[in-house]
Amino acid sequence: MNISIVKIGGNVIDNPEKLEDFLLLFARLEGKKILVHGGGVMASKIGESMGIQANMVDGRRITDEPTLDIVTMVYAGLINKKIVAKLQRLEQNAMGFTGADGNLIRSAKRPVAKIDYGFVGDVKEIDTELLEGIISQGIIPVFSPITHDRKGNLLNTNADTIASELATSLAHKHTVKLYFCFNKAGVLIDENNEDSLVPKINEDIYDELKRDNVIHSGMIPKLDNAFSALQRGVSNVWIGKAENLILASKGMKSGTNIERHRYDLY
Ligand SMILES: Nc1ncnc2c1ncn2[C@@H]1O[C@H](COP(=O)(O)OP(=O)(O)O)[C@@H](O)[C@H]1O
Ligand SMILES: CC(=O)N[C@@H](CCC(=O)OP(=O)(O)O)C(=O)O
Repeated sequence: MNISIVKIGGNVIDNPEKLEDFLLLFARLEGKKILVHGGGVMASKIGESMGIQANMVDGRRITDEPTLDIVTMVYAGLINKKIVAKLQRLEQNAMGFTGADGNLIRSAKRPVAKIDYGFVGDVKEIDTELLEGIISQGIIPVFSPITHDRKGNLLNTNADTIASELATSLAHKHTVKLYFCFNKAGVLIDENNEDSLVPKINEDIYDELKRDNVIHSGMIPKLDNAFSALQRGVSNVWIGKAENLILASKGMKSGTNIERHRYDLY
């Protein structure tokens, strides 16, 4: 099968009009597809309204127990079900999942090294067969960034990581393309200037831009996951503006394309 995995970020989800526009494009995407959504902006806002401050380190949320409850409610409940309902209206037979549903994504609590992230999960195992079965039936899985450890605990897992891990697990048998959609044109040299797009990036350029702090916060897990997916068999990885999803799927120029080899750009 040819499978597209599309990740949509929290800034788009937080804007009702942009979300509607994006879902229209996602509905137009041909072939088998999976949607993975974030929602970090909304979780931070709702948390703050309840007196719980967000605490992010390198684009990942430190998740204590009250924060885990909030992100579960916001990601697996509110956002996931709203997206599924909107896709159903577009005649897309979507079905919402956390990693606990059908034991689709098992994770393990991230070990404490320099930082204790709390209830944050690193993906350990994906039930690829079940996922293939769901997709083969014409259903569009919609994943929220909540996984479980099979010991009864839910864990918060970065949505970019979920997209990359799902893509990698399916890439053993299928041709998989991975699209990270967010609210900017792609990787930028100046994040406030949409004209400063980096059209192609390899790991050498990434290391350099990260060292110079041109790439920081949420762009770090996005790129780490992008390179990891390419190295593990995913055929194409793209980072760009949600509204350019169809252009990107047709191979037309837009956004940032991730290059497999360090020497690809030389
Ligand atoms: N070089 C860069 N180019 C574009 N965005 C960057 C860059 N470095 C850091 N960022 C930040 O990364 C953010 C994207 O990460 P994140 O907030 O996790 O995205 P998402 O919308 O997918 O959740 C951007 O909104 C921007 O603030
Ligand atoms: C562990 C961790 O960081 N989880 C993320 C999951 C949501 C997410 O990834 O949302 P965006 O795609 O909108 O950033 C978080 O709680 O922010």
